[in-house]
Amino acid sequence: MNIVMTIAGSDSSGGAGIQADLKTFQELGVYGTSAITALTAQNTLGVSDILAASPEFTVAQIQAVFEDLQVTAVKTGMLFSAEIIEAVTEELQKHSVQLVVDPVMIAKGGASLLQQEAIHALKTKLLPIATVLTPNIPEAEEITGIQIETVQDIETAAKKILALGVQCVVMKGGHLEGEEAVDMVYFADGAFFAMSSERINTKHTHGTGCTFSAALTAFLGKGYALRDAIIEAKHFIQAAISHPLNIGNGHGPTNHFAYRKAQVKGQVKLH
Ligand SMILES: Nc1ncnc2c1ncn2[C@@H]1O[C@H](COP(=O)(O)OP(=O)(O)O)[C@@H](O)[C@H]1O
Ligand SMILES: Cc1ncc(COP(=O)(O)O)c(N)n1
Repeated sequence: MNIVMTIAGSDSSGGAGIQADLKTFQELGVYGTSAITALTAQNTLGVSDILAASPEFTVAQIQAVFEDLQVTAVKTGMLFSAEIIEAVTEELQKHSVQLVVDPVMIAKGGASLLQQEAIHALKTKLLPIATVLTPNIPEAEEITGIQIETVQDIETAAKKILALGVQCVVMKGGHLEGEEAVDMVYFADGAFFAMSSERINTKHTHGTGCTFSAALTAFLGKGYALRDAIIEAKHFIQAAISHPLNIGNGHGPTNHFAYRKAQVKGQVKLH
């Protein structure tokens, strides 16, 4: 059995965070474990409260799992504070795992899920040990200090992120405009490719980033090569966004069931 882990915040409405990750793992046939960094009181309209776990308790959860189970791939989502980032990094350094870092900063409703002063710890501690970073455009801007408006800006920002020590960066284009949702993928060795899919006109995008990075982690856990895992994760999120569940009054969740039923072949073009 392939065992993976998510280190992230709980979303009480089930569309993002730990819940989205575990649903994605389940759908992709890997065994999901978790370490919860924070509880959020949240629904499709926004976040109303946050209760963070202590760094010690976050690490205790990771240790309990690793002492007993052979985890091969890990993702991080909402990490909330510099203290949690530092503690998680120190613990993960002891293990040989593939690490997907989704630098969750702001929920779709505008709530801050990462304290401003934690960005430095993310850049200097966690990124150097990550296999792949999956920022959306505002997150890439925050990490690099570059205002992203053009494809050239995306490339400049990606190179600045690679210089922090991560092996690969997926610059997610969900926040850009245009008929296609384009993600650009840069590797430390200079390799590059872009993936595009039809942009779905929907407000139900709660948890898209969590779901994409969880799918990527699941495929890595199943032994896919990094490039193939990224492409298959894009198929997973495209299916999940294309078949909305239409629940909630705000930004509803994506559909984690869709990938196994939908025709995903040909939905993602590579460039
Ligand atoms: N409306 C959409 N139609 C199709 N794909 C989308 C859409 N919105 C986001 N995506 C895809 O979902 C994934 C997550 O992207 P994004 O929404 O930018 O992340 P985040 O949730 O972190 O803000 C990316 O692969 C992106 O291309
Ligand atoms: C606990 C938690 N983690 C992450 C997100 C971000 O969600 P998205 O994937 O839409 O950026 C969220 N809203 N809540």
